[in-house]
Amino acid sequence: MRFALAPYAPHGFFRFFRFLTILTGCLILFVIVKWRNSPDISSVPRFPPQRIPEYVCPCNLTSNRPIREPIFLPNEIHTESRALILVESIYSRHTKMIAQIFNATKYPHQLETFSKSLPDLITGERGRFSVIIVENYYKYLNMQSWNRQLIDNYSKRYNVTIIGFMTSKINEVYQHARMKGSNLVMWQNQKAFNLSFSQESLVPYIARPEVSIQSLIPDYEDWVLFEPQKNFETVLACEDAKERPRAAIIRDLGAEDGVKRILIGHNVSLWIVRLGLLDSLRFATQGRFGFSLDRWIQIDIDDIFVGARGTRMIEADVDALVEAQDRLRKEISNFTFMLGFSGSYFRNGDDNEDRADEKLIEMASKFYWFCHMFRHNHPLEHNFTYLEAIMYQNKMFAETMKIPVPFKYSISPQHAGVFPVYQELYDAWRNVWDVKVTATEEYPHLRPASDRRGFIYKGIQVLPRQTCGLYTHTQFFHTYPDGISRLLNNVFGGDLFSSVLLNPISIFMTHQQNFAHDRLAIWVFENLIRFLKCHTRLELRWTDPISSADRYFKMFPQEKTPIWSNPCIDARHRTILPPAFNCSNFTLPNVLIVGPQKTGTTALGQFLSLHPNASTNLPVNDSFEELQFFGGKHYENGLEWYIDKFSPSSTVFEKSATYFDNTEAPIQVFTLIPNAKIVVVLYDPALRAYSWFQHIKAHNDSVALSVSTMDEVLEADDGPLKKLRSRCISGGRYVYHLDRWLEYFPSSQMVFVDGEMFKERPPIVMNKLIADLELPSFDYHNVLRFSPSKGFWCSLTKGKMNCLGKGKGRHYEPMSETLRTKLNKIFQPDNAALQKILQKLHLPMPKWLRSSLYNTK
Ligand SMILES: Nc1ncnc2c1ncn2[C@@H]1O[C@H](COP(=O)(O)OS(=O)(=O)O)[C@@H](OP(=O)(O)O)[C@H]1O
Repeated sequence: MRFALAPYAPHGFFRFFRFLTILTGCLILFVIVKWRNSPDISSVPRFPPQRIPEYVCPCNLTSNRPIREPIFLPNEIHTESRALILVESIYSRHTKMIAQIFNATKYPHQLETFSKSLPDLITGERGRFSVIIVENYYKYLNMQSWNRQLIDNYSKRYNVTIIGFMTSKINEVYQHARMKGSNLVMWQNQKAFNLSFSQESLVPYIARPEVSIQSLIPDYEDWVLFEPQKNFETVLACEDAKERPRAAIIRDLGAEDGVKRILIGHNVSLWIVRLGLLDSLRFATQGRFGFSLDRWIQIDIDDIFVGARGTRMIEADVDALVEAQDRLRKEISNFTFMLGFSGSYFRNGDDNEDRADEKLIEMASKFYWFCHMFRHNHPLEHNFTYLEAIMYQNKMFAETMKIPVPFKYSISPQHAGVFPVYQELYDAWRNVWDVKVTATEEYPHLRPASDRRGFIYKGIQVLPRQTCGLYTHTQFFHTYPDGISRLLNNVFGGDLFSSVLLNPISIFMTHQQNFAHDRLAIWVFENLIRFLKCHTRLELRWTDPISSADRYFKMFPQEKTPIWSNPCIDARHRTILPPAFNCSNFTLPNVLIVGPQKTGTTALGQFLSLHPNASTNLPVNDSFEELQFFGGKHYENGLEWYIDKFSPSSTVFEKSATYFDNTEAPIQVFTLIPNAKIVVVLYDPALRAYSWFQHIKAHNDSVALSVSTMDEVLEADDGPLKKLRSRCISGGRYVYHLDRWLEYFPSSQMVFVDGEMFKERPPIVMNKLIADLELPSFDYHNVLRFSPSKGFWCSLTKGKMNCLGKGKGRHYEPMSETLRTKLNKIFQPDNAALQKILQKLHLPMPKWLRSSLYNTK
């Protein structure tokens, strides 16, 4: 009776034949072909699954005491949400580990090496950093006194906590010492026993205070331990080898010198330190760095029918899978495995394995299923029509087998076509399954895993996938690649533990082989959860991928737009490139004239293209002849749209004056062309604002036309005029925008052009520019001439003057003295900051900058 209800008959040709009569014509053919082709093989012998011990929490967790919550007062925050990370070297292992934590959590940060000059800590009245991390606290203790004072005063004024790491120095002769300028006593090269987060401390949030860990594995003698003190709060308590009470993480309440600190006596290689750091960051930033305790976990079994005979699940494995799901539901609310299927491989194993496939179909409604291609095809090998056909084939399989596919979610075999994007895959997904969500490990790159991000392309939300340490062919504990201890480390505090800790949403990929033989996946996830539940207060949850994607992009809206990189420089991406993309024949610019607008960029671009070794893009009809790719509407057209516009030359440049003040442009440019030279024209911002005002008037902007002078715009304090005021001014706040470019590009790649000098004597400026761009010399005196009728310099080709159109070099009333004074005043702070930057970079100061600063004083 049981089988009478099933959509197939598992044994016996008669039953099978009876069942076939109710299948669609297409499926009849498919099943018959399959049945006839499968050789009459007996089953591959199996051994019972090998077991390894489960994790036992060293504490009974039934108490679940409520935690002491600090009260955060958001109105007391006068700093930006950004961490300053001061490191000894950007290349050190410890720096990389800290950076990985910040990258994975996406907490905004700025990494700086200890040097004579600190980065600016303040803009205007606002602090630029909400927490300061000192990677090597000894460096802070011994830093030059004026820098130390700068940091300490900043910390006191803005209530910013310093989090410092102290590690043991191997060759140090002393074992214990009093900390410089404090009563705190620290002990080096210690072993830490009976570690537990303090119940009294306000810092632990994710960390579960009632658990005491006898000793950590590996148990090195490299802790710095602190003697508990008055005015200091123990965050992570422990004992030393002589059973004396010590603190491994301690909070300095600031009673000694007014500076609040959290000192950590080990580097972040230990999971307990990572846990302590996360909670310290949350505490120090008044909750701004930190997610809730919720962690959403999705486990996909990517290819439920795909696998060679002998490696696949048998019936007992299917039972074990269902039982594991029931157990996991007790720990992860609503948990359900997600099964990805390619119908073509159904019943493709030995007899036992075929029965397991049948059982999975019988139990189909216990799981959620998601679609692949019918034959696990790599999308890049097929065009849209074929992709559509094989997706339909799989859809028919699902319908016939009554497989529940409730969510508009799909995964591409080997992630091919998801990133780098293959548009035909996205189109076929939408047409056949109306797919709304997928996931990949490849964006922006497979490694480091901590940098994985999501994006939205053609309306499909792509979530990052996390690594769980199981490979497609991992079936046995004893053959785990590089040994079982690697797997144990991964689960008990290693990468897998960190993935859940650092990512609010984790989507893990497994394969059916991981649930066969030793059923490693079941052990891995159950023990991960035991460990997480033991040491953290995280609430584990499951939700469907559509809700996860909505949640993800609400949390990280900045990731919605994909950031294109050059796929040809990533070895993995090269192997999964859309067929039209030819790595041996494409051109990207190596120079970008980024603006600002109305500073002479069009003339600069035109003059640069006179150089025989320089070429620029093909013209585009819209967007004022500029490509306006980065940060603009064309960006979503993808990389192919952009590279199509260039042809090879030793210097290929593009000029779009909209890039300079666009918030997205710097990271997008850097990701695609990190070695490009960035040309910025520095023109008097007062004149620039005036020119821009004339420009939009000439384009019949109704708000600009509603006033008789620009002075009225500057006086506006609400409504559309106020908006216009800020549009006039914002482009001229050079340092504000430059800061973003300098975050990505070293100053050696930035080329500054004096806009005033360019307007007056372009041949001299051009000769210098081509030298800066390392182009062969080319005397611009021979190709540029001043046109008295135009009132500007023009190019001279074959004896013919070629001036820019009437939109560049307009004729309008010169700026009044009162307007000039007002604008100078507005730009004074920005101009002063620009002067500082130019001095710091040892660059000459433009005449206009000197006089604007002088006149306003
Ligand atoms: N040789 C030459 N020919 C024409 N115009 C010149 C030249 N050199 C500098 N300028 C100044 O360039 C101003 C226009 O700047 P942009 O080209 O950057 O404008 S845009 O942002 O691309 O629209 C333009 O601004 P307006 O004078 O307000 O029209 C000019 O002052």
